[in-house]
Amino acid sequence: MDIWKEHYEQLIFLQDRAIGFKAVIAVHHTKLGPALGGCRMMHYASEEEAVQDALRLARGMTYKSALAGIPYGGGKAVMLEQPGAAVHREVLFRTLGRQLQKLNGLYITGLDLGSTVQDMDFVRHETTYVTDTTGSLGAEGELTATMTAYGVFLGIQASLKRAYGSESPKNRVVAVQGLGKVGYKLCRYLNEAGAKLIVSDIDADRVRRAAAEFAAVPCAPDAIHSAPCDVFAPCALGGILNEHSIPMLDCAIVAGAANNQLASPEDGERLHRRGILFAPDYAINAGGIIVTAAELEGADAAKAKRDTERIYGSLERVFAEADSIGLSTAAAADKITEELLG
Ligand SMILES: NC(=O)c1ccc[n+]([C@@H]2O[C@H](COP(=O)([O-])OP(=O)(O)OC[C@H]3O[C@@H](n4cnc5c(N)ncnc54)[C@H](O)[C@@H]3O)[C@@H](O)[C@H]2O)c1
Repeated sequence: MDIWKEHYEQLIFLQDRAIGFKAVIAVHHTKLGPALGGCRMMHYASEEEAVQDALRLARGMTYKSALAGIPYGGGKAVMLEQPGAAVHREVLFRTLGRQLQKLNGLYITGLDLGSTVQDMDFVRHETTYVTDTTGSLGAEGELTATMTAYGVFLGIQASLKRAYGSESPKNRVVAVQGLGKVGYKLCRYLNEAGAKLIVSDIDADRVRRAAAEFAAVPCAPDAIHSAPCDVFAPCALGGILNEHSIPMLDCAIVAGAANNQLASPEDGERLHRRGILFAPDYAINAGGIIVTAAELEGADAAKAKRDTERIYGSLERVFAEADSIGLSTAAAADKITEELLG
């Protein structure tokens, strides 16, 4: 990714050798508000890979917040796990917190892959520029994941309306890839609405549970993307839509929670050429960031739910734009968002 071409505002390298702390903060855009995005902690094969991850994720956050209509920009922190290092997480996350305090609100962190509510509590000892701490709106009762699933459910309804003329999931076949925090809750919404489910996860227990609870049909992880269905809902990995998987899809719609579903921008066009309706990931999975925004403004769960309901209209707008410009829905979402960003 070319940081100059993409107009990133800041790329910040943080290091404290004495304690084995190494992190990167990418601030993509703050014209609409402070940069919002969680802190990912994982092992990276190289520092370059960590930087690229932070850059890509920060940009994604800008687009997600802008299209969702919340007054925040995009940023992301990435903490590099040091294999074998015996550093206490409190030391690392409090160090991050002190750095965030110095940024004075330019970037607000929260949960992401590999970080926990307890880690955010450590950050909170040093700064207020953090969400998802114990007792916060997003952390209580998994509201973030619940609203993400609810938004995806509404987005599936908007997609069904567009593809079939009726938004009802009743008797529609939905293939859900990934039964984690979001995917499992999505199954629950779909099951209650009368959809027929095909489910897959690399965790066999989760598949067994979903099969029992929702009368879902289990599917092998390497076959879920080619299962015959109305809707394929990726709720596990990024990059699932690519030059190899797209020719194998046997669905009318792709609509799911996973971030960065398209392996490359060309894959949006590939789906379009195949006549498959794609609900762009950052439009449909914005429920979580909407909860974070509600938390920051001191609003409650009811407000977060009402705001999440805007996802339906957001997708209708993307589909209408795609029609009017004759491009893919992925390109249409980018066009709308870039206009909002100015
Ligand atoms: N949690 C949120 O609020 C949120 C918000 C926006 C986007 N997302 C995105 O949605 C996706 C799911 O998030 P989550 O919070 O449910 O994560 P999670 O880690 O709770 O669940 C992911 C699930 O996918 C399964 N999985 C991994 N590889 C798989 C494979 N090859 N085939 C089938 N299943 C596989 C895992 O076993 C796990 O059950 C991620 O891409 C995440 O970035 C999550």
